[in-house]
Amino acid sequence: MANQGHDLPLYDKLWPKRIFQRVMDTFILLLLLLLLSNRVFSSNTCTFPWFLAFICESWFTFTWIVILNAKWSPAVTITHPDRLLQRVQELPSVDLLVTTADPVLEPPIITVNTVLSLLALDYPANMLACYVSDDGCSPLTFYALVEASKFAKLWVPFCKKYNVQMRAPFRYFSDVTTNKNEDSLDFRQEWLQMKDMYDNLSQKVEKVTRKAVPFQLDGEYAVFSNIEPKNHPSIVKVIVENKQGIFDGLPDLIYVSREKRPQHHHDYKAGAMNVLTRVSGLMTNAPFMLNVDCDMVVNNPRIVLHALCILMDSQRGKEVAFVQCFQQFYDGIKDDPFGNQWVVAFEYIIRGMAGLQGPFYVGTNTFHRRNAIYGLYPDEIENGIKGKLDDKILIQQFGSSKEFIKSAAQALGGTAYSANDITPSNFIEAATQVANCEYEYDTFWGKQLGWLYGSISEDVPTGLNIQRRGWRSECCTPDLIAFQGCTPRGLISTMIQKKRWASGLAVVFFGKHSPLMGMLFGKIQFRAGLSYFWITTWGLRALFLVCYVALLAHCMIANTSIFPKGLGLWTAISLFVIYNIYTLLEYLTIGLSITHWWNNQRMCVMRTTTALFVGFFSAMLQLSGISDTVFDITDKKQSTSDADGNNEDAGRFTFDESPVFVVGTTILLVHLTAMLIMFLGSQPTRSGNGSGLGEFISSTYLILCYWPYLKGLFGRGKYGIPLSTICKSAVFALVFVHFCRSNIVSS
Ligand SMILES: O=c1ccn([C@@H]2O[C@H](COP(=O)(O)OP(=O)(O)O[C@H]3O[C@H](CO)[C@@H](O)[C@H](O)[C@H]3O)[C@@H](O)[C@H]2O)c(=O)[nH]1
Ligand SMILES: [Mn+2]
Repeated sequence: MANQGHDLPLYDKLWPKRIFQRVMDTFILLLLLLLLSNRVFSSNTCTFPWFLAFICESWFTFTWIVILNAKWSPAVTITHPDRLLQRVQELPSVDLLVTTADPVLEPPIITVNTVLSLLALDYPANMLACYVSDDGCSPLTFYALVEASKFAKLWVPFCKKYNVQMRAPFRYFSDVTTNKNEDSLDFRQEWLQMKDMYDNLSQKVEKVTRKAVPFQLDGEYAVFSNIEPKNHPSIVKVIVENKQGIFDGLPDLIYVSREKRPQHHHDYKAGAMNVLTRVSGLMTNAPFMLNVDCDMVVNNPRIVLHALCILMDSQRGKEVAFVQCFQQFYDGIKDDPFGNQWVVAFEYIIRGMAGLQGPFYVGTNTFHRRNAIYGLYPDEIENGIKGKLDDKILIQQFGSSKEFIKSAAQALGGTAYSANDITPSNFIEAATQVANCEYEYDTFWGKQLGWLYGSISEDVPTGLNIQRRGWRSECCTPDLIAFQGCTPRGLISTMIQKKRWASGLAVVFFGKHSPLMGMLFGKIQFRAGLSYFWITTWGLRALFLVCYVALLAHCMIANTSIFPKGLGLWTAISLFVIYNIYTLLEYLTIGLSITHWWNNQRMCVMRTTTALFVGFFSAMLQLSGISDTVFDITDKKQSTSDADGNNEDAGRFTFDESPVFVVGTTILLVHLTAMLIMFLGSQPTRSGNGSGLGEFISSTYLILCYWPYLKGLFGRGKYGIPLSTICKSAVFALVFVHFCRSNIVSS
């Protein structure tokens, strides 16, 4: 059903490319090593700047080794859903888990579309159940889902009848070409009717969203009255129930808002996922769970079948804990100005990891094996779970709900395959209990089981924790893109997101769920563990790059050099040129443009030296117990009124007063000053090792990368860097310049 390998015909054709890749990767590595050895054997080794440069460059070399290790054994898994359908008499049930958290940043209509696309999947409806976790505890979201379920009764049959590909209505109806080729009168009529109904639905949802008190909170909605989003009891509501188990009816739809109390840490998305896991375990207990964020609509209606080809493959399926689909986006801005589309990362790094122990878990678009989430080891599927099903042990690990323990035992024992006889509404009381704050006290949830707590990038440690037990994971990339979601559309939201990732990942890197620990004490294989460094060092990387950038400016201001003369300098320059040409080729070979490449290059520099740097520091504060980090939710609004990145200025850079921009502006001002000092010739005179071509090229490159900031210095309104930010940065820059110069005088 699924073949994976490096020996597939598709990949065979690519061998010239792969040889070229290896030669270039190695060549760049050799240049890096040459540069380092040049440092070691140079006469200047004793100075502090040289030493610092040596440390930073050693780090860059290490990062390069990590990247090349991750890229070198790519694998593609090809899936054949038709073979699955032939072989498997009864398909397993699949629980669909969706998280949403904020009705303002994540408008309910977006969640509604994701849910509709899930309800309309090409899969027996009685084998699916969709659970929506609402951390905003918003009656709007609930209302929107109730209305959507009414619309779904016609929408789902319509999609299946005409084999519609895009089953999220807002995407379907925004594509004007859809109804042109199809001339059947029936279709046209139904199409118009559907469009009317959808417009009606979205207007209704829009209308209540705009009102302060949207509607009378009585009847079904009474539970939402007099509550605060962060202080309320658990709410579990079954919106749709496919009681008769009708094959082509609607899947079950369940709304869950877990209990929140101000004194109780709710662990953000990880907490929400654990509640969804338990509630779904009670109600339908499907052996597989699909997890998507509220904006990730299904683009390939057969995706469940594709993923099951891998998970149920008779040869290797039993080793696979989760199947990761790529994260792709709709309405992505042309040429990816903010570096948010990750095409290259998925194509080279994640596909590369697929040939090792498997891709890391990216948090969404993932099919999980329920029992792997429950802490099972892969060999226990074959050999059974000795003694683990004892009630006492289960209660200790999974909490005290008797019903849940029963369902967990079934899931762990592999007997949860048929969900035909299950009625979700019989379990509302039990579900409410397992969604309570106290339920997890003194259990293994979030520590060893389920989604792990402690980092605001919960996905990576959760995946590592699974692979640590010896599981593999695989990518599922059918020709038709699996899911599509939204990615930040402006600089401000981009920086907020990247800051969160960097701080979450730094916490993982230094914590007990780091890849290194997984390699030493778990079953993470060496190369797989090394490739995990690519993602987990995101925060740390900033520290080295900022050091290096500061060092370069220092050299120009103080008229000293970190680049060796002669051969050493040329090594550095060739490294710079070859690296850039090579990465450009990587972009071109997968069909991306030169502008896309350049946008990503400069964004990488800007993001690493600013958002990741700030993220790294907030992680350090968290680790030292000084302050906690917060999960800032990404803005998913697509309208023209949002804070940044609205349609008419898609791709333009906007700024605000965030510390991220203070760091960026400081770096720019320091380098501009350094250039000025160099040009004016007001550097202190030095015999011998003064700053030169190396520093000049690097600084010019940096200023080019920072060009949007330079424009921001003179921009107006939201396109300009706020005056207060400029002032703060100017002070920091002056202090730095003064420090560099006074250092000279005293030395
Ligand atoms: O308290 C919270 C906070 C967030 N979420 C949900 O978590 C998801 C991801 O949040 P988003 O703001 O979209 O973050 P992104 O940075 O876009 O998400 C990426 O990074 C996250 C880790 O930082 C992963 O959890 C996501 O799956 C991954 O897509 C969304 O569905 C949210 O509704 C909650 O349910 N509860
Ligand atoms: Mn997101």
